[in-house]
Amino acid sequence: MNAVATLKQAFAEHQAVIAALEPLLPSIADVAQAMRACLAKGGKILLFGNGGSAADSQHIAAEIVGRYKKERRGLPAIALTTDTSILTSVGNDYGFDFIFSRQVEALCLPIDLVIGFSTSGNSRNVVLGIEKAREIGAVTVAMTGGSGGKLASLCDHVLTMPTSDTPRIQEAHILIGHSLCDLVEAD
Ligand SMILES: O=C(CO)[C@@H](O)[C@H](O)[C@H](O)[C@H](O)COP(=O)(O)O
Ligand SMILES: [Zn+2]
Repeated sequence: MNAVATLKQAFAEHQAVIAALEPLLPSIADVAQAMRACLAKGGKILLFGNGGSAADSQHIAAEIVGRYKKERRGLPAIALTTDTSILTSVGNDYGFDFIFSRQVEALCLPIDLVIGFSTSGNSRNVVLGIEKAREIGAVTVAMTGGSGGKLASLCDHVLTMPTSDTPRIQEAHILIGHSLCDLVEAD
């Protein structure tokens, strides 16, 4: 194994994906505006995904509830990936497919905004969570990659990363997540 060559390739792939995000900037700005509008009318942000995307959901919820860069009041956001009692009871009693949709049913209001992260766009539990949010009438956002999968056909706002490589999609997702936090707390 040539470690430096492997690293060079990953870094080059990352840079190419980030450079190719330029056409998405207006759509990212639209999502930020939708988040600001949701929070301004007393709504909350719900986020979920599997694996690295669960971590992304938690990371962005923490920036919103705590702070990104600026001193301001705490804003409401919940990652639906963290409560092991809910995740294990719903997973055990109803099935893993329902771990997010059940929480959306319990917590989501029509004034809320729901972000589903799935690099494939096809994780069943994420798709069902977004379908439930649509049923309730919340604003829905897909953070996805590749072809966008089923998620892309369901959401009001769709941010599809220009690659099918899962880690590179996740790296682009977190850049966008941070950028959304920046715009959410801007004056
Ligand atoms: O972080 C990674 C891979 O980089 C993994 O944990 C990855 O998130 C998991 O395999 C997920 O289950 C993939 O699901 P999805 O992104 O296709 O919805
Ligand atoms: Zn990962």
